[in-house]
Amino acid sequence: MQINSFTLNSLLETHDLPFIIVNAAQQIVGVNRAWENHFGQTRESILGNACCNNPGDCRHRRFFQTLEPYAGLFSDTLDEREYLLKVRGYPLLDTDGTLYLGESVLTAGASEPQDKSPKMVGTSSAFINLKSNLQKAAQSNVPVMLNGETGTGKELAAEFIHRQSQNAYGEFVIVDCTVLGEDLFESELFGHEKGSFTGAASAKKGLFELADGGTLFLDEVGELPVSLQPKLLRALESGQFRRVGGTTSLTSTVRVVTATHRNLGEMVRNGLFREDLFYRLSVFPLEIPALRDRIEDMPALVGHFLKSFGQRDCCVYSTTKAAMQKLMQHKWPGNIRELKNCLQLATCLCKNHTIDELDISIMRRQGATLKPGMIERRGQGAVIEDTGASNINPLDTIEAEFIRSLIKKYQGNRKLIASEMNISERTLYRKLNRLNIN
Ligand SMILES: Nc1ncnc2c1ncn2[C@@H]1O[C@H](COP(=O)(O)OP(=O)(O)OP(=O)(O)O)[C@@H](O)[C@H]1O
Repeated sequence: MQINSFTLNSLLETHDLPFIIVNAAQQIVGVNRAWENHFGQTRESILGNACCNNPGDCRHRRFFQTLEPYAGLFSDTLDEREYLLKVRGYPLLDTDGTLYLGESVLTAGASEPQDKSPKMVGTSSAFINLKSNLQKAAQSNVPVMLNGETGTGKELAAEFIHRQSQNAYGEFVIVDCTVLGEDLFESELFGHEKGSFTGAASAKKGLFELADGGTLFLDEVGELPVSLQPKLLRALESGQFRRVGGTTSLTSTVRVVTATHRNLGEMVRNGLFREDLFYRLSVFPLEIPALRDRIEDMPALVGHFLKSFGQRDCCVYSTTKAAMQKLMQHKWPGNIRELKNCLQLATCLCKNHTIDELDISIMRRQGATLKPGMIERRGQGAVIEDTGASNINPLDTIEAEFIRSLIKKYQGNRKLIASEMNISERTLYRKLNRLNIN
C-alpha cells in the first residue's frame, strides 16, 4: 500500500536531519532532501530499495516485530560505502492506519550544521549584537538584507545565516549581481536547455535550481539592472522559473539573503531599484558595522588571522604593543579584508615571527608593490605607509582620471570599460568604489 503522499511530504519536510521512511516490507518509501544532500544520492535511485543489505535481520525488521522506538550507533553500507550512523527510529501511522518506521540519520562524528558555521570573530558589543541578530534571522527563514561597507564581512554573515538555518543541508549558492547583465541573467540564474543558444552544448542547471532547499545569496544586489529586477521578483514570489529554451516550469524553494553596500532606500526613491523588490528582499534588514566603529574587535581579529597564518606557516606569530596600537589607530577603509591583507604582508616582513610597528604596512593602493630595497629599509621606517584615509595618492588620481575618460568614451558601459582595462567587471566595480566614482 502507498503511503498517503500529502502526509509523507509534510512529514519529510519538517525534518532538518536526513530522514527516511521504511514500510513493513522493509522497503524505503520516502527520503527527504537533507538525506539526498547528506549521502549524495537521489530519491529516485533509492525509493523502493531494501532498507539494508541484510533486511532479514536488521534494526528495521526488529522494529516491526517489537514496535519499540530505538536510538543508537549502527554501521550501514550505502552505495558501497561503509558509514557509522547515529540513528533514531520511531513509529509513524498513516491516515489509513498503516504503520511505518521513520528514522532520522546522521553520520557519526559528522558535525551538526551549526558546527560548520564560518568562524566569525569579535568581542565588541556591536559584534555580539550583530551575531545575535544573525542567529535570529537564520531561525526566521524570512529574506535577509545585509548592508555594509566593502570588506566588513557580508558574505561571511550570509554563510553564517545559511549554516544556522533549517536549509543548512542544502547548498549555499552565491550570485554576484555585479556581473549579471541582460545577456547572462536568465541562463545563469535559471539555466538553459541544450541548443537553446549558440554555445549551449548541453543543458545546464541555473543557480536558482542549484540552491533548491538551500540558500541563494545575492551579493551586491543594488547592482542588478532595473530592467532585470521584475524577472527576479517573479521567480522569488512564485518559486517558479523556466530554463532558457525550456518549456516546463520548474520549482525551487530557496532561502534568500542579499547584500549591498548601497543605500537601497535612496535608490528606490531615485527610481534605480524597484520598490516591490526592495520590500520583498528586506524583510529582515541588518547593518554590518564598519571595523572603525568596533575597533575593540581588533585584538580578537588579529589573534584569529595570525593563528591561521601560523597554522599555514607552522609557527606562532605575535605582535608588539606598538604594532597593535598602530592597527587600532588606522581608519580601515577596506575593513576586515584590508586588515587581513595587511597582517599577511606583516608576517612576511617580520623577524622572529614577531610583528612590530614597522612591519605594519597599510596598503591603500590596489596593486601597489614592494620595490627592491623596501624590505631592507624596514629598520628605517614603514614600507608603504598611508594612515590618512582621506588622502588620495597620485597613483589613485591618475587611475581615477583614466577610468573617468573610459566612462565618457563608453557612456558608462561597464562591460566595455572593464574589457579595455583588461580586468573583470567585479574588479572594475571595486575600483569605482574605492576611488569614489559613481
Ligand atoms: N568577524 C569576522 N571574523 C573573522 N573573519 C572575518 C570577519 N568578518 C570578515 N572576515 C573576513 O574578512 C574578509 C572579507 O569578508 P567578506 O568577503 O565576507 O566581506 P564582504 O562585506 O562580503 O566584502 P565585499 O563587500 O567586498 O563583497 C574575508 O576573508 C572574511 O573571512
